[in-house]
Amino acid sequence: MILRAFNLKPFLARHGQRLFHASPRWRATEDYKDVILKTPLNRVRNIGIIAHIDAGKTTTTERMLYYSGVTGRIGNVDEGDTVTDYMTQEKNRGITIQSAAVTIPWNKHKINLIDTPGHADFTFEVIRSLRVLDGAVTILDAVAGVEAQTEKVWKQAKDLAIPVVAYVNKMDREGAGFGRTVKEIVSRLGTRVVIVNVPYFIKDRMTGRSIFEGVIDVFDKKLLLWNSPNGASDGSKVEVIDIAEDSKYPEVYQEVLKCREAAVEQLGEFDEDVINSFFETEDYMKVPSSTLKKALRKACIEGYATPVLCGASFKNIGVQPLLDAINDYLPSPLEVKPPEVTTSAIQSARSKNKKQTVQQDNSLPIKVDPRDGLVINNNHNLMTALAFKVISHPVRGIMVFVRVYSGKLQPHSTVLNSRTGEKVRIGKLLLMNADIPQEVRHLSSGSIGVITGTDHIVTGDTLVCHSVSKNPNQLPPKEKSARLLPIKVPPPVFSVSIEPASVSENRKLETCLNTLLREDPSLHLSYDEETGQNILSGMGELHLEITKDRLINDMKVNAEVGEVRVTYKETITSPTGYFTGVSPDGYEIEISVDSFEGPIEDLDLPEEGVFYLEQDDNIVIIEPDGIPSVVKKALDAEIWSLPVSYETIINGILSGVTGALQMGGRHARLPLHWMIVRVRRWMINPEANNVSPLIGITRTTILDALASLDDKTATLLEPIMQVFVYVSDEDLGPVSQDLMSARNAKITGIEDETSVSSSDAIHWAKEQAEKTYVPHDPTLGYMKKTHVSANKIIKAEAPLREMIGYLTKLRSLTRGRATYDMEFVGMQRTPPDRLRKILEQ
Ligand SMILES: Nc1nc2c(ncn2[C@@H]2O[C@H](COP(=O)(O)OP(=O)(O)OP(=O)(O)O)[C@@H](O)[C@H]2O)c(=O)[nH]1
Repeated sequence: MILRAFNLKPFLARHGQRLFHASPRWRATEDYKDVILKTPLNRVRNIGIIAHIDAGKTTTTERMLYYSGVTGRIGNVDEGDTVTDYMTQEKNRGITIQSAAVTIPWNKHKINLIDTPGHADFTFEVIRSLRVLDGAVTILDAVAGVEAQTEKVWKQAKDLAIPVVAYVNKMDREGAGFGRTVKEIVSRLGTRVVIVNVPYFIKDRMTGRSIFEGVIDVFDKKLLLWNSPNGASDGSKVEVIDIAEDSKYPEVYQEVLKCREAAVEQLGEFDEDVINSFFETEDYMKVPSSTLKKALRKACIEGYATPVLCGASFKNIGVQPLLDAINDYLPSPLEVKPPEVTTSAIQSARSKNKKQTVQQDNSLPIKVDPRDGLVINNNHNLMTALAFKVISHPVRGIMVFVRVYSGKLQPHSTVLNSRTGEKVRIGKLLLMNADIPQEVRHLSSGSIGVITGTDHIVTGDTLVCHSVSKNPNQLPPKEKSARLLPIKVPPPVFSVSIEPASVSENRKLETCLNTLLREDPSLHLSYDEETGQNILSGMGELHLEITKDRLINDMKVNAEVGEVRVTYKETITSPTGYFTGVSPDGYEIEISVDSFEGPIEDLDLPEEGVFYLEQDDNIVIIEPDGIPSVVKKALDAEIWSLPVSYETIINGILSGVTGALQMGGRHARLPLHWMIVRVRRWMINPEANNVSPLIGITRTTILDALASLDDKTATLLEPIMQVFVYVSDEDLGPVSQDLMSARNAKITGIEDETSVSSSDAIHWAKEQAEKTYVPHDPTLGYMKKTHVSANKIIKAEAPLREMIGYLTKLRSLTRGRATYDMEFVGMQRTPPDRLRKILEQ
């Protein structure tokens, strides 16, 4: 039966022992440690909570920690004392900025849960968390329904084939609509749904309003009440009432019947057992709960349908069934697809179209078994772990968060960083509960933990080792180069200048900036030669504001930070001819430079020798015919005979290209973007043991080629945003007018909010939403008549620069009634008249 948590209280009484000291309300014991370490992999859930800002992620996580017995008191976001929002900036602002991991024991399962930020500026935090998770809970605000960021994180989860459970929160709020939100989940997120529980309201005798009191469990046919006279205000006690036809809740019985009918119909199309079971009695109420749960688990994991639950976490209602649903419907690490591991020899410059490297045969993906790390079709035991986050802790030093995908990671062992080829000595291994560490004897496959004691790992690195001998040297070359899919960093769109207040402060500023950059790969640092300033770029105004806050208030750096500005890039509009660079010590290179526009996937690129430089979206083509014969011979031979490796040579050329393109374009010395550098021919000194001269001539030859171009062939690229403005009918005219005239926006559509409004909405979703059964929403009836709802969505594309300060303008145009969201869609070449305007300013 549901709601039987792994109860820590008896253990606490027995041991009275505290494992953790950092949080006064932390109450886990040695038995908790047992749950953490000994739970078998099939009962582990690696889960993220993803949602639009303020949907209630942190509030829900707090209740999960409390009901599972991990904490002794419920923290409150609005009072800044939650477990997961432990950074000063999070406490002060009441928002989540960085993802925090907590481990929750529930019903003999171990839930590793990551609370992610909702604000669009911290999307990278969500992306990197999703990469290491096996499932997710999407929280929705029952009043707001599906919001822009919900669609975004949903898409991110689906792109990674992560199964999702939906939780409609804030059912206690005026205007909450469970049925309406479920319809939106179907129509806007494009998924089938199966309702696991529905809200239960009682009528307030005085006001006649419906008060949210509990949920009706559709599969187990129970009514769960939290605020009943027998209940406790902290929500830890739940009154469970059986629902039968003759019980005193006939309306609840009818609701269960309708929802079960819908569930049997939906799941019956997916799983024969459900249909067979139904035909045995032809009674929807008699299909066993276990049959429905089993089918829904499979349907959820395979992405066929989304289980939907509801609650009001702040009122302590509905959280325990959500924990049950995580165990019941989301996969263990054993049930997800084995991680795909590429083994291309040259990984630092990945090609987007996967045709890439010169060593074609070596770039085939391999698959590892998550149980023992056995490389499928090859008898090697491979430990693979992905570093997805790096932080600098004032006491513990550098902490690298990893997810182990196969084999076992041991403390104080040596592993190989397959990006650099370097051996890395590992210190201690920790499991983290928000900011509270716990040292462990190993991290096994499926675990998420922390490595200490090394600064040779960055976000996205793969660590490999022989899982049995624990010696990376025992791995064959292919496994040594194994890399899990790296984490793509979105491009920064805003920047600020940073200068030390005095020369003596320079060093400290540099060290602290390096720390921040290491922690957050979505921050970029460049140097403006003309002004002599450091330029820090990030994902948004809030992102940079928080970084500044950390630098100045936490790290106590005395620095001057400029105004937030939009980040531009430069590019060229016509190609150069071929240029040759020669060095006196036997190196040579022949290069031309061109640019491209549009998705890389659409380009007609050669089959081999294509490298993608991710940071600025540039491409390098090293023509295979241009490989010098001495290198060709070495490549063909069984044993490599040159003093430097092939990877080092290629990486040398690539770093020369990167250096030149980073030095910037004509107009503002900004990094060059969307460039194609073709290397027709090159030569190395076969006896030399370094490639510095090759890097040097590559850089200078590209600069010579660029210098040969006319000023008119250089232009700026500016960030373009997809904008969604939510307005009422009466504000539609002035808002559209302002977008087009004052903001240079291109309106791409105006839609009814009630219709299928997502850009990728499909006919199927519309039809599916129409036929999906949802319960009646009693709370919508008494919505204030004066409330002007935003019933239209204006979709537009606008330059980011014109959207700065838009909220104030929008509010004044609509008397505060409209809202908007925007997300980065890409960079765009600026037309000549706009280029002039931007340069002048
Ligand atoms: N009425 C009501 N308010 C809620 C409920 N859950 C959360 N809230 C409130 O909603 C606000 C946002 O809650 P959070 O838990 O911080 O939301 P979040 O999704 O973690 O927010 P970010 O991490 O900043 O994106 C807070 O003021 C909560 O008290 C609920 O069930 N009912």
